[in-house]
Parts: sequence; C-alpha cells; structure tokens
Amino acid sequence: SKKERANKKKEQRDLQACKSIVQELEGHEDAWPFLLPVNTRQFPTYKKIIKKPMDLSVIKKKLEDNLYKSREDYCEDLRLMFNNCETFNEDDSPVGKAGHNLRSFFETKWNEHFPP
Ligand SMILES: Cc1ncccc1N[C@@H](C)c1ccc2c(c1)OCCCO2
Repeated sequence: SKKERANKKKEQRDLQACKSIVQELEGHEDAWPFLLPVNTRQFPTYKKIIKKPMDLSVIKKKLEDNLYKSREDYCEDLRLMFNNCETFNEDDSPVGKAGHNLRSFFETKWNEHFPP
C-alpha cells in the first residue's frame, strides 16, 4: 500500500542516518576505546562486571546485517556502550573522559538527524 511504501522509505532514511552517525563516531578522536570489543584477557574482570558488552564494530555489523528493527533499537546499543564505559571506568580516567566526550558528540548528532 501507499502507507507501507512510505514507511519503508522512512526506514531506509533512518538506516542511512544511523550508518552515517556510526561513521562520524568512528572518525572522532575519542573513539579509540570503542572501535573494537574490550579484550577480556587484557581486562579479566570485564566479563563479570559488564553483562552486555557493546562497541562500534558490533553496532556497524548489526546495521549492515539489518538487525535493528528501529532507530530506537540502534540508539539503545549506543547508550549501552556508553553506560558500560561509565560502569567500568572512572570519570577522570582517559577512557572515562573519552566516553563522556563521545557520548556528547553522539547525542548531538542524534538530535541533528532526529530532532525531538
Ligand atoms: C571502552 C573500554 N572500557 C573498559 C576497558 C577498556 C575499554 N577499551 C579498550 C579498547 C581499551 C581502553 C584503554 C586501554 C586499552 C584498551 O588497552 C590497554 C592499555 C590501556 O588502554
């Protein structure tokens, strides 16, 4: 139907916006702690403390494999990644500071693409 076609277009537009936001995050100078899954041999307590690890490479793959049912679903994974960072890292640590900076950058991009 016309409504279904319109909805499909919106979903395609949202997916494209989410992909471009991830690309912008990856290029940010404070993205370095979030580009790949945390190495649990390097951080042996991470698996016990963080129940649902998340990073930009997983989010990018989920986008490519069309595993998000909505932009809200995608936004949830990004906020999970930043919340994990706050759980494990001190605010004034290098990773903690990078997490706060990148979260702020993300929320700004989010509001640019999807004004509340
Ligand atoms: C987001 C996050 N949360 C908790 C722990 C680590 C991470 N990120 C990883 C990629 C990382 C961050 C800092 C690091 C590091 C690796 O390499 C060991 C040397 C010290 O510097």
